[in-house]
Amino acid sequence: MPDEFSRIARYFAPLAGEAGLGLKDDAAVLAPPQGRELVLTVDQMLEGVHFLPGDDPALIARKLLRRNLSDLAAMGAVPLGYLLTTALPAVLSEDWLAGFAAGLAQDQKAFGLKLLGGDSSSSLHEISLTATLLGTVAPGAALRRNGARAGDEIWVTGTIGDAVLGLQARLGQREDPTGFFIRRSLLPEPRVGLALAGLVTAAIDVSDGLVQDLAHIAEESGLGAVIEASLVPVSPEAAALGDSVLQARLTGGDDYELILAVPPGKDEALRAACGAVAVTKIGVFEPGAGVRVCAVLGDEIPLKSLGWKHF
Ligand SMILES: Nc1ncnc2c1ncn2[C@@H]1O[C@H](COP(=O)(O)OP(=O)(O)O)[C@@H](O)[C@H]1O
Ligand SMILES: Cc1ncc(C[n+]2csc(CCOP(=O)(O)OP(=O)(O)O)c2C)c(N)n1
Ligand SMILES: [Mg+2]
Ligand SMILES: [Mg+2]
Ligand SMILES: [Mg+2]
Repeated sequence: MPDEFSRIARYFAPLAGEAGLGLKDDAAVLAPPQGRELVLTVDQMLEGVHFLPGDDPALIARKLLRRNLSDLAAMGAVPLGYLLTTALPAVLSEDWLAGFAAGLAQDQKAFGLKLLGGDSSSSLHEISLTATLLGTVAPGAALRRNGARAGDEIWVTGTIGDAVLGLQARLGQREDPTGFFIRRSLLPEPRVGLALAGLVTAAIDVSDGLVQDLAHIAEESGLGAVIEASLVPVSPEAAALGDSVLQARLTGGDDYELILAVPPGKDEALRAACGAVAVTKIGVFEPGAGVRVCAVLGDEIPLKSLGWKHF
């Protein structure tokens, strides 16, 4: 593994935008786009916690950016740039670093981001990676968790629960003959670029699990929420596994889909705003507190957990 300064010069400087000053100065200098508000978010990826030892470094890099892009999407923000922090064990090969940088290059191009700077240090054991993303929104247009109103409908993008099944497959706990679940677990699709401002009253992305993340909107909005389990969008691959995986799908997390609160009667406008991204109505916000998950006949389904929580 090349030393700190060689790593920066060889692998990270080529990823930097103008504001990164070639990664040769003490900090980046960025002129925010005129008349826009900045949106800032940071998420970590730790070996053993967010990915497995030996995972493809390009996919780790892309998921690192995508998990953060998903938070920008949840705020309705457009990506601008990012800072990168790495703590790498000395035993890691230069090939690992080359793969990691290639993954960053691929997705920063795909999502319109440039590297602004970061920090490099060594780690005694596990790999630790952190990306801080900057994005922008029109003033006052950020989508918040606290704007839902009683009667607003609960919508979600894409399908829910594939990634947790992929993690189970990677841990040898289930079959994944086509590799679909594993792909969904390693490479989420952040829902950036949807024209949601003025249409949705609250939003969050699903990192910890559908139920737990929905509970954050409910709590911040001072409401309860009820969803119908059978309406939660399911991929054909997960549907084939039936109800035995329902709880895992609703609480497993790593989906990086959006939960949206939408006033009733906006179905057409919402579908138009989401274009090629599928959106599905799964429930409604109601006066009260907490999230209820109901089966077809209206009986409440007790859940063993609501979602992922770090200790
Ligand atoms: N260590 C921390 N210091 C300051 N703020 C934090 C810390 N950890 C989380 N937060 C903030 O708490 C809120 C919830 O964090 P988190 O659950 O990680 O959100 P998300 O799932 O969207 O990444 C966010 O606003 C985040 O910025
Ligand atoms: C090796 C491995 N074990 C477990 C998981 C599942 N997992 C780890 S953290 C997490 C929740 C999301 O991560 P977190 O750090 O809470 O991100 P945030 O909620 O801040 O976006 C999930 C579902 C995983 N992706 N990889
Ligand atoms: Mg976070
Ligand atoms: Mg989030
Ligand atoms: Mg979390």
